[in-house]
Amino acid sequence: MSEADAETAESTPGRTEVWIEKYRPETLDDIKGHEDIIPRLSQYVEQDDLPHLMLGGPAGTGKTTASQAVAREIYGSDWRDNFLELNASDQRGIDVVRDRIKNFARSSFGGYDYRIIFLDEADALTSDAQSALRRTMEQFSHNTRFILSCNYSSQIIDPIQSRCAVFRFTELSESAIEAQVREIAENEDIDVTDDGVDALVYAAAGDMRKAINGLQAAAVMGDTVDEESVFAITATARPEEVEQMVEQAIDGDFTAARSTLETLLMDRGLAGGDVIDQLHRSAWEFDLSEDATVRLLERLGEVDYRITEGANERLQLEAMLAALALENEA
Ligand SMILES: Nc1ncnc2c1ncn2[C@@H]1O[C@H](COP(=O)(O)OP(=O)(O)OP(=O)(O)O)[C@@H](O)[C@H]1O
Repeated sequence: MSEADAETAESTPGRTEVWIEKYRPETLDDIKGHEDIIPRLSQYVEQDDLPHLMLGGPAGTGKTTASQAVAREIYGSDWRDNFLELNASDQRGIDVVRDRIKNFARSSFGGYDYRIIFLDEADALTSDAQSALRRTMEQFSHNTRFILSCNYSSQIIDPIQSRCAVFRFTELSESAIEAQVREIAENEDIDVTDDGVDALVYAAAGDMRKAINGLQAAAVMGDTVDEESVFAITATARPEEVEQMVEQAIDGDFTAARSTLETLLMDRGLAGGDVIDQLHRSAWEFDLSEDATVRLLERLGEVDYRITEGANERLQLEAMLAALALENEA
């Protein structure tokens, strides 16, 4: 369980079970979305011919889930004995990871030709550590299959990539997230309004873990999950509020835009990076001329870069709004 998942478990009084675990699909067929990937994974299982895999893509899209489902389908109820889950960024270092891989690959096999090692966050390894991992993969490839999971596949060295079948998980579609949210709500007997579902899908931005955690957290707040409770719990602003802030700036009313920004940061609890993300996602949906949208995106790019480099978030966002307001006067 990740830290974020554990947090949700703790902050969910009376409901000890974490829904992302309770509703983690057990079979490949139950995984939502990824229609281009799932049949190919199923084929490996059917043909009993699993190569090393590299699963790249954003958080909460099903990389771990798909890997566990492959193991369940290959080993049935023995899957836990034949599937080792490790985190590559284990703070104790790559040597500990390698020792665990070696012990697992050397211990006795319950009648299977190979076991699976799932290595999460493989992109957190330095290239030297990846070279060491590559040698370990070669050493045990006769009886071990590796599944490497990473957010950025470009961070994985070529000699590892070339030994793996590479799959790129994308952000999940709105319909995939909606389907899972509705399924869980029905199972848990939770009343979710249509605008509540839309808000969960919006706040999740393609991340199923976020959607499910949002649903569980909002469900604790009351009998009905609606737009209001979702936006309150997920530190997400309503798209209209973000749009309003940009429009106020573009209309030259810097004071109003600044005050809307203040509301987003203080009342809604958004971080500067969240505001940038939301602006970026919605930029083309605002009622702005193409020229104004292009200028907004240009400024967003700059601010995003500066914030990533450690600049003061609020100052950068205010400067962006000021620049948009000044353009109106020019
Ligand atoms: N495609 C999906 N269909 C149904 N549920 C999903 C899907 N993807 C994720 N989930 C849900 O979200 C939870 C987290 O997903 P998972 O651990 O597979 O993400 P991940 O891609 O491995 O993320 P990370 O990169 O953070 O490790 C799962 O327990 C499951 O409940």
